[in-house]
Amino acid sequence: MNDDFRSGFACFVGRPNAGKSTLTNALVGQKVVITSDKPQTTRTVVRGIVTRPDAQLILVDTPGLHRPRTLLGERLNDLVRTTWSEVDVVGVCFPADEKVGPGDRFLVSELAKATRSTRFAIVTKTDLVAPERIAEHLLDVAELGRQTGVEWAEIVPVSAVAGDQVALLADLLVAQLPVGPQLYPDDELSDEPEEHLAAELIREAALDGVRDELPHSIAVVVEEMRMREGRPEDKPLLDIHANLYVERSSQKGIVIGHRGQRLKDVGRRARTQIEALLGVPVYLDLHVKIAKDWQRDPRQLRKLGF
Ligand SMILES: Nc1nc2c(ncn2[C@@H]2O[C@H](COP(=O)(O)OP(=O)(O)OP(=O)(O)O)[C@@H](O)[C@H]2O)c(=O)[nH]1
Repeated sequence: MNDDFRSGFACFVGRPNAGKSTLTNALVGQKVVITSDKPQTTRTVVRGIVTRPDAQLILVDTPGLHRPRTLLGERLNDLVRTTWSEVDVVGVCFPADEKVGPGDRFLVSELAKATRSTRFAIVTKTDLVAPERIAEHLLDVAELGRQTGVEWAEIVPVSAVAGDQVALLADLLVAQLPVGPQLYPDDELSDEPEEHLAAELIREAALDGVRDELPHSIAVVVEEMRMREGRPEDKPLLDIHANLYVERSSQKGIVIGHRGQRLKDVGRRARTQIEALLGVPVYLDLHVKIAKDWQRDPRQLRKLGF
């Protein structure tokens, strides 16, 4: 055992669509967190784990902090604050292709109040803008730190998609971790139960191409997941039974689509992703159910895992 080995936790925060999930995946080197071009799709705290010869960095991905309108919104904000106080580094993501705005200011002011951990400013998506714009953005971010009283330990521009500076960011994050033992086995990429990962991949597939309020109304619960019995050893099959919840019957129709075609597509895409992640052929049994106004109902929220 190496005496200088470091281990600890970091989490990325930032406005919806800031690129937090994509960055987590780039650091881990494999897709463990769902990404989507719809805001606020990351609900559960999913960890990615980076294991290197000198360190283990555990990445916690939180939902975005926003002004709560529903019970779900309040719970999510509590979750974010708790996470901030437990990690070694909080990385605030500022997408380079959008100006620093009121949403960022709200978040950084909350961060100034809430935490004693080290803060990084991460300027994401640098591949989308010219170098001059990146430079301006870095200055704006530094200024926001001064105004809110948050001292940035590092300000790092990265592109998760182009792979620029991702390795540097990993080094800087690792440098902030305390000396400590490896917390997870080498081959573990995430400690999220496989049921949750599968549910997230199904939700991601279901979100693709839907609009307006529907993305927030979809929740997925994997009811059962187990290897099918009596299969030959070289032909395993994993059975997954999942329910996709929506809030109203009109939404059910949209999700299922004409003659069930849309749901079929969603199932096929989700199955392919789950097979890639778990490395085993999957039979996915997917049903759509209505949980009326689940976002406002404490009992339903608990049942759906919030
Ligand atoms: N060009 C480019 N696009 C990126 C980069 N990082 C993320 N994106 C895109 O930006 C969108 C949002 O990325 P996510 O990683 O889902 O953002 P997020 O902050 O996790 O979003 P929420 O879960 O909604 O909070 C996706 O369409 C990504 O493909 C990047 O480095 N370059």
